[in-house]
Amino acid sequence: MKTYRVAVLAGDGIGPELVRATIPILRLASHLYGFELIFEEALVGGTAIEATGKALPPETLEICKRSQAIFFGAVGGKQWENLPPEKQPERAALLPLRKTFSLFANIRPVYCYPELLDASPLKPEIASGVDLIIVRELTGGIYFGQPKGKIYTEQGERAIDTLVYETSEIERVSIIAFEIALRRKKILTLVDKANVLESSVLWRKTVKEISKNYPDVQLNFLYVDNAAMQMVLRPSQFDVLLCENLFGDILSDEAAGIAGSLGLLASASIGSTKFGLYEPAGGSAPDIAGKNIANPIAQILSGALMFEYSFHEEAAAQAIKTAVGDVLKEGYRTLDIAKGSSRYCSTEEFADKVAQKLEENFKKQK
Ligand SMILES: NC(=O)c1ccc[n+]([C@@H]2O[C@H](COP(=O)([O-])OP(=O)(O)OC[C@H]3O[C@@H](n4cnc5c(N)ncnc54)[C@H](O)[C@@H]3O)[C@@H](O)[C@H]2O)c1
Ligand SMILES: CC(C)[C@H](C(=O)O)[C@@H](O)C(=O)O
Ligand SMILES: [Mg+2]
Repeated sequence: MKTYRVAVLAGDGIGPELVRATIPILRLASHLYGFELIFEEALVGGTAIEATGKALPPETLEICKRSQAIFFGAVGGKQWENLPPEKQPERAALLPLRKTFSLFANIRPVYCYPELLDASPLKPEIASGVDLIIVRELTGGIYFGQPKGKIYTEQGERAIDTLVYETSEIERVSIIAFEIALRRKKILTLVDKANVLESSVLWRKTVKEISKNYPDVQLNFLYVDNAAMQMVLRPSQFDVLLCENLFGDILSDEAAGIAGSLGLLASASIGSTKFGLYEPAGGSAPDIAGKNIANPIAQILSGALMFEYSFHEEAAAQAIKTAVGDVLKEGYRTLDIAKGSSRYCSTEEFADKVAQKLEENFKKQK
């Protein structure tokens, strides 16, 4: 039987409760669709700092290296905000993981479920039909550019971040975005700030060059400020949005808000091999952690993305997506997306419903 090893890094805040609720669904899907998953848990983030003094302990990195994918919860929280920046969970664990494994493309699908139109802050006719993918460059730009840091000058402290992109970094993520667009509505929008930023001028030039290999994909350009506005004005116009690192970070949270909750936004971080890191786009949500109320959909759908991108188990991935949609159709909702007539569910209850539906749908198919 095909076997895949998965490093499970649950992390902080809502990470552990979401991962705990999701693993049985992934296990069940693997049984139903005929493959085996070997999960190996490892410490990461603030939890790892407490236990070992390091946000990304060497043992964790070892476990990741002998796996085919990382299934990640979230890291960070108030307890660790006063540590030196380079020791904090986000900068000492998550960013190094992305960089170490060269996971340069972050794929964030945003879909407004028809059943959830009442959860969107937008009018139903505006949110309806939103089905887009943000492809975010993940290992370059202002997150990683050098020089970076703090120096003391006669005027006081000076903080420096550098926005830098090499042509090759733009090319490789653009190819992934064009390939995704080819399988969809074939509209690719590059989001940039080419009226101000030199790096954006290079993005435009490079993406135009790459587009010559994809004559069937319509290429559009949009300045990021306009893109942020278009996202609330007419979000259904978008198919694939290609963004540099920071723009993609910001626009994806905005897009999740349109769908109704950050708890809906899954993500796949991939590179040029099958290895990937799969995590909700949202964070550790300290405001709701430990209450069994967080929405597990982003975590569950991140599992489906792992099946799709790292294992090429498309049928299992699709079955999970369908099961989530079916549970929503039956009216079940976690608190973040619940409205008057919803059947309110805890994190665990919602995940259990997805597992039941997965099994039920599988039996019906046979
Ligand atoms: N990938 C990651 O590990 C990651 C991503 C983003 C933020 N963070 C970290 O998380 C911490 C908190 O950051 P923040 O509050 O700005 O962002 P956040 O994404 O944790 O939360 C923002 C808002 O969205 C809500 N939310 C997020 N996920 C949800 C879910 N599954 N169900 C229901 N509601 C959900 C939260 O309750 C909160 O109101 C910080 O330390 C931040 O650095 C980590
Ligand atoms: C936690 C943080 C470093 C991270 C990012 O900015 O990439 C998060 O916001 C995300 O969107 O994955
Ligand atoms: Mg973010």
